[in-house]
Amino acid sequence: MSKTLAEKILSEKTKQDVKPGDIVVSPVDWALVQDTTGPLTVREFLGLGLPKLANPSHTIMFIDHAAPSPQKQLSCDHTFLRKFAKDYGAVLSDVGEGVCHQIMAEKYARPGDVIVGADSHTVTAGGLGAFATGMGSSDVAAAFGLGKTWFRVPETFYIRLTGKLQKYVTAKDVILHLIGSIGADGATYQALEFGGEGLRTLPVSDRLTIANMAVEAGAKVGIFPSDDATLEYLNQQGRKADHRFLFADADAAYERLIEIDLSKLEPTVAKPHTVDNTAIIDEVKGTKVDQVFIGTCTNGRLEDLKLAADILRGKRRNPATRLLVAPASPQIMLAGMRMGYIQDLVEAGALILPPGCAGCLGVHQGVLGDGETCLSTANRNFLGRMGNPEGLIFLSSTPTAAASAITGVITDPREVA
Ligand SMILES: CC(C)[C@H](C(=O)O)[C@@H](O)C(=O)O
Ligand code: SF4
Repeated sequence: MSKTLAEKILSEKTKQDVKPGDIVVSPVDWALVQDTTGPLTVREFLGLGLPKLANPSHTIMFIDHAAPSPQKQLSCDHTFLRKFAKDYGAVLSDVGEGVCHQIMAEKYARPGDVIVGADSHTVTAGGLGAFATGMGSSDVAAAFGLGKTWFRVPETFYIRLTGKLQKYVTAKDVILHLIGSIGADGATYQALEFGGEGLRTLPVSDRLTIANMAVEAGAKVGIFPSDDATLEYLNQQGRKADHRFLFADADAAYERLIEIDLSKLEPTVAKPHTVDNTAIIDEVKGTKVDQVFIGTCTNGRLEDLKLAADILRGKRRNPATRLLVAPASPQIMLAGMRMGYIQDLVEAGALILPPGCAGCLGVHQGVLGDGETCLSTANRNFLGRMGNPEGLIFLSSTPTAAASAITGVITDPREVA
């Protein structure tokens, strides 16, 4: 039977001819936790009474959400995770070593892998052609011990991409446009699969951004084919041997299909307090911004540092607007330094934060004051997301964020660049 990418991966892993709706048990190639969900996962695993991890070298503990720790309880959570990793031989990615989903892309995820993580944005690895999904701590604990988990095979919602993005319109605008079109529940439990001739214009960094936010439309996974762009990325990461080409069958059956002409998209923004509350830039430009935050597993990559540096080079941020920049990994930070992007940003008045989640989920490093507005390149803007329910969060692309840091109001990047 012709298969979509999700069906192809699960059929291969389970050695069955799966179809949507089937309940299958699949081996897990990678299982990960981060520091806010890891302690519960570890306690659940220990409660299973299993003597060891099923696959220690493929079990990864990330300390990235509160990194470095801002307070005692979180520090004790970190010591608890470090001890478990040491005792059970799991891989530890510690403070300053980067955001979990970025490190999964740089070091571990391969096309065709099945990846589960106690973090909803585990879906990001779908940008490399993996079936990657977030799960609760208990399910991940079971995967820790058994090396497998169950899935209901999802129906596939196919997004055919055509055309080419205009300058300063980015992958973030694509996914915000899609979520705004179908709603935060528009792809609930489905596999969002991306294809079409427009795919050729999207490097892996763009695909990671789009896959990262598939969960913001309720999707179980967000999957891209594995093609020459994937090979190029894995080659850059020194992982050419991890590559394999992976495409859906041409006549695969989809539950739903929509087409997006990339050339027609405008810079898009999500307004408070939901990700699907989107608007094109003309509807919100001029909104005062107290803080701009560039970073996260959504838009904290080298391409983001370049986009921001190209717009801010030789300019200064508005004195009334704080500019926070958090590279998503040390590799990105070092490359940004070598390319001069970090210097450009610091000279423009940016505060560079350590590789990690930074202020994304309101634990530290940029909590908003009452009545303040933040323009963020992250993936969520829920009420209180950045630590203060009296703060407002708009989501945008990196070019929109960088342009807005200069003017102090939400700004169309095409007007300042
Ligand atoms: C804290 C964690 C449970 C959460 C997630 O799973 O997505 C966080 O990473 C987020 O981005 O909201
Ligand atoms: S950067 Fe933000 S969205 Fe990504 S894993 Fe960290 S908290 Fe979650």
